[in-house]
Amino acid sequence: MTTLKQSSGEYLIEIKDLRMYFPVTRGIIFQRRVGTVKAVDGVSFSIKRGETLGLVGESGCGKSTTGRAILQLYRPTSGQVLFEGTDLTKLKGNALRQMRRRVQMIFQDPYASLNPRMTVGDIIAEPIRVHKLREGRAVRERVEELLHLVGLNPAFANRYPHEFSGGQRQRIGIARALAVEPDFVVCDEPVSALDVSIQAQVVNLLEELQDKLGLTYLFIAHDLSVVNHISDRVAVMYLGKVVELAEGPKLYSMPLHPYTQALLSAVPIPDPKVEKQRRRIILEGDVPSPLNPPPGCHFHTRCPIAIQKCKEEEPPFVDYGNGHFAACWRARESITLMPEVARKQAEAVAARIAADAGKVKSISHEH
Ligand SMILES: Nc1ncnc2c1ncn2[C@@H]1O[C@H](COP(=O)(O)OP(=O)(O)OP(=O)(O)O)[C@@H](O)[C@H]1O
Repeated sequence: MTTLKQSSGEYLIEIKDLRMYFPVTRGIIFQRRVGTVKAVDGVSFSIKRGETLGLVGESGCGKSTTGRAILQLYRPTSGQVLFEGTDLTKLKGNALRQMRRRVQMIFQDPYASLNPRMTVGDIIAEPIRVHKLREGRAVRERVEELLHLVGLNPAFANRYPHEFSGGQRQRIGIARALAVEPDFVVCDEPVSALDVSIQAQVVNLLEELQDKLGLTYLFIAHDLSVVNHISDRVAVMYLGKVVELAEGPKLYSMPLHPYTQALLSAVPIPDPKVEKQRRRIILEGDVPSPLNPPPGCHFHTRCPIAIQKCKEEEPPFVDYGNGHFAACWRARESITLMPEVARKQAEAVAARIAADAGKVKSISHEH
């Protein structure tokens, strides 16, 4: 295994030029390959131990596929996924199984991911037994401990998933993911399917668990408002590529990529006065198909400030200072070209985040 070690050790996870292509075939008996969906097309980022990286972008831009390819639920087409310096893409058999215990996923739809015919206790106990982490009575004790950890009554172990609310089911999904004592968790839109009133509780729970257990998260969401609480840094994805990455407050106060500016202009502000004045940057057209992405910068077909170069050459992903990366030919002037309404919105969101940062969060239990 030591031969696979290739990292400096500063990061728990390092993703290098990750690509996940899906073949598109036609025909029933003789399947012809008619194209390739480039769901993830050259993504690179690193996550420090104990850090949360938010990953945002519109539906279909490749966020879930990135998460799955990191966990080796999909075997990437190319690129490296270094976990403590070991390239997961090179692991097979028992070595891969052992590594999989340390990297887990929490899914968007907790109901679809919980077996309706198993009791909650058995659902949580299953991975403990599979990985032989406890035996006999100790399994039951561990299940009760996990239920308590996620704010559920341990007596619920004998009930079935349908007997719980959406928020409680997501807590069960979290308990199952944590049952194997992972270091890294991909949270794939964990609150998108929940009522707004419950979303904050689940996000707070994830934050508290991170502090208690020293977890590292990749937190996937489709808008910036969900990730702003939980993320240390945020990566913005568009059509299979990361187009901007920075510390949360920096990304919100000084978005360099016009796509981030547009996403930011859509973040709701819980202040009726500001909200009334809010104007969104409306992006023309839909996200182009990853089957046939535009040449040059993938975003140029919808970009309000695109120039000829953007149509011809792909912009490199460059550090514009202190780890604020962007892939945009006009990144240096984009902030001055940013529409006035979007600038005001960015300022309002940044102020809101600064105010939120001072608040003490508390976990509420759902007994
Ligand atoms: N197994 C697959 N086979 C073929 N294409 C796929 C497969 N999985 C995903 N895709 C395609 O890859 C692209 C990225 O999908 P992905 O689910 O990763 O996006 P996403 O950003 O997570 O979107 P959402 O928020 O809707 O889940 C989409 O065009 C999708 O249709």
